[in-house]
Amino acid sequence: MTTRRPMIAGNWKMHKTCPEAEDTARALVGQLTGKEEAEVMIAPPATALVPVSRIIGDTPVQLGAQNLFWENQGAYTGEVSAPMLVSAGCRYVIIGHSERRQYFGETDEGVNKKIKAAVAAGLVPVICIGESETERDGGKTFSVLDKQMEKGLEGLSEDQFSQAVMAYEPVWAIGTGRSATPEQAQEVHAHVRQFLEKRFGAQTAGAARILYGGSVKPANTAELMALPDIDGALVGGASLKPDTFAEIIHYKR
Ligand SMILES: O=C(CO)COP(=O)(O)O
Repeated sequence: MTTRRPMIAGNWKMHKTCPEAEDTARALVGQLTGKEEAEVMIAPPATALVPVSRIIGDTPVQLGAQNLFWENQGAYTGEVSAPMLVSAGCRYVIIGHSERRQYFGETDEGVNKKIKAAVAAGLVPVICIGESETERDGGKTFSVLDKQMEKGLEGLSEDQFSQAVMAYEPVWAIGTGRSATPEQAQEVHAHVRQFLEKRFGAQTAGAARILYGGSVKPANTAELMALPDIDGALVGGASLKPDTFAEIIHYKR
């Protein structure tokens, strides 16, 4: 049986100026012992990546970006490429977040190109999938997720996928205070892992980390993390305060 190191990731979304981000990162580092069971990642806004990377330097906190564009360089005003993120100190990049799909027209095809660009540059993609409330109510959860995975992961070899992290974020649970129940989350995570097994084989699927995201807070982390196919959390609102995020990281205490 594969052991998967849990991961607790903070998606700061469009929050924090550079000084605020530096203060938050410094305070978070101050709360960690270095012996955390979970790998810790924070994804500040693009402007704060470099200053935050200087603060988290050799600490156990890893740096992630919230998006990228799939070309390495060129006339793409406003965009940031995978090699640029690497040069800013990133190891991870969140791809296909539902807010990007909803507000910025991100498609499964774009997600696919972004994943390939991330992997080619040596970044680890955190690939987000999730159904809306209407889709869940209509009994379409699995078909929606399957389509997002089929198109998003199209053409990726087992080797290319091997480091990737999946994140299941039901849209109806994001920022609503209404997290998925442990049963709902486990059911979907097991389904995602089965999909990965069919696509990439048992070993890769067994090693893949699948994070849950959507109203994760200190009070519900332990019960979610106890489930067999939940390997971590992608935390939005509750990652903005270092004390609260540290409580989530230390969910076992
Ligand atoms: O979208 C999320 C993380 O990427 C979840 O956000 P909340 O934790 O604020 O619900």
